[in-house]
This record gives sequence, structure tokens and C-alpha cells, in this order.
Amino acid sequence: MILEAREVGFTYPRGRAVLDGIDVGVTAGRGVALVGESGAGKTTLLRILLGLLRPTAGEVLFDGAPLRLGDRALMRRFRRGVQTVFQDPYSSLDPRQRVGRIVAEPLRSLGLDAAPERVVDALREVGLPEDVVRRYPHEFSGGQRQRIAIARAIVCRPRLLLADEPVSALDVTTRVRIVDLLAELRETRNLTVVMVTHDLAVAALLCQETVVLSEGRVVERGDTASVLGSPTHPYTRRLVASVPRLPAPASVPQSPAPGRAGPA
Ligand SMILES: Nc1ncnc2c1ncn2[C@@H]1O[C@H](COP(=O)(O)OP(=O)(O)OP(=O)(O)O)[C@@H](O)[C@H]1O
Repeated sequence: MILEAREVGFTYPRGRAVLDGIDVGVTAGRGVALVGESGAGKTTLLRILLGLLRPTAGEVLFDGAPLRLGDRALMRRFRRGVQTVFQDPYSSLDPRQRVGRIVAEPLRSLGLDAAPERVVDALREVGLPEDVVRRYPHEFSGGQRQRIAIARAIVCRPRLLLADEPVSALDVTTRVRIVDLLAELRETRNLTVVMVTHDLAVAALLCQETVVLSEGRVVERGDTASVLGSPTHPYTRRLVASVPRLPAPASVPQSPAPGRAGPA
């Protein structure tokens, strides 16, 4: 298992418990979607899995060993293997830095070779041309900014990408293109995707497993297809029921394979 939350609990200072007894494991090639209503604790769990918050109960294991946030060598290995993409591509990129520097940041902070070719390679993989390295984030659309954020996340070749609603700030067309891109990277880069999402279509495309949280506890989990096909928890049922019904399959053209779309 690459990453595991074992019996994790969390309470914000002076708050009530927002997570209680959470067990979630991520194995290579088996992405996990974290779904649940607002306030269920999804973002808090993701931040704990990212090592940005220390659980107040239980532990996080990375490659089977406890993630000790004070262990610099371990955390360096962790950062190399586990990267993140945030929801808002407007606030997640430093407006004062050129794209080349932004994308190279993980390489620099991890003390890895930050050769320009590596940055250009990462940009190319997300569908952006080489010359964007000299430009600033404000010169790009929301979808392009999210591509830049994804390039930054993959530049050090991580195994795991943890993403918090990575497409929910984008318009529908752009959303589809970014999801296609993530699906493509999952194949070409052997990237396992763990994401917080409200969008079941996105969960179904990118994650084999779905974990449903409610009030800080796991209330339902399993293969995404079976959780979405026969949901048992009322929240999951509501979520599934709220997805617009598609026309009968015979009248629907085959959807293209992931990864065909051009840059958003
Ligand atoms: N910094 C904080 N201090 C105190 N309480 C917090 C803090 N951040 C979140 N909370 C509380 O913790 C609970 C879980 O929040 P969290 O953001 O993890 O939920 P979520 O499932 O991601 O919700 P959403 O889908 O709305 O983002 C909520 O009740 C929230 O108010």
C-alpha cells in the first residue's frame, strides 16, 4: 500500500471531532474518490494524507511505515512520491513567478535536477507549449492554469496525486478536458489519483474505489461501479439520484477514449 490512514481521528483546536476512526488505503493503480456532503471531513482527511495536518488519533502510513512529519529524509521521499493539485487554479499559482519557475518548484525544493528540459517535458505532457515558461499565471485561462498546476505536480514523477476538487472551479467543457488529461496521465505516468470530488462522473472515470464520508466517518465504500450502481447510504443515493439520466445507450455516440482533447 502506498498510503494508508489507519484509525485516523481529527479534532481542530477548540472544535469537535471532524474525523473518527477512518481507515482508507491507497494501492498503486487503484485510485480512490472521497465523496460526501459539505462538512463531512473530506478536505481534512486529504490534508492529513498529504502530511499537512497531523491526525489527533491514529496514524498515516507511507509505504507501510508511519509518516513522521519531523523526519526530513522520509518527508523528502514522501514529497517526491506524493504530489497535490488544489481546487482553485487562480490562488494556487504564485502570480509573481513565471510558469517555468512555478513548475520547477518541486524539483528545487526536493534538491532534484531542475533542468529546463524536465519542466518543458512536464508542460508538454499537460498539452502546453514550451514558450509558456516565460509567461505569468494571469496570462492563462482557468483550464490552462490547472494544467500548469498539474505540470508542477507531475514534474518530479510522483506515484500518487492527491487532488481536492481539481475540476470543480472550471466550466463544464474545460472540466471534461482536464479529467481527460488526468485519465491520460494515469496511464502514461502510472499515476494513482486520490481525489475529493462531488462529481460522480469524475469519480467513475478516475478512481476504481469510492469512499463515502458522512459526519467524519466512512459510511460506504467499495468499487466505484458498485457504490454508484447500488448505493446503500442515503447520501450516496441522493448523489446518484441527482445525476442527470443519460439517453438510452443506442442513441448515444461512443464517447472518445480519455486523453484526446486539446488544451482547454
Ligand atoms: N481550520 C478549521 N478550524 C476549525 N474547524 C474547521 C477547520 N477547517 C474545517 N473545519 C470544520 O471541519 C469540518 C470538516 O471540514 P472539511 O473541510 O474537511 O469538510 P469537507 O467534507 O471537505 O467539506 P466541503 O465539501 O464543504 O469542502 C467542518 O465542520 C468544518 O467546519
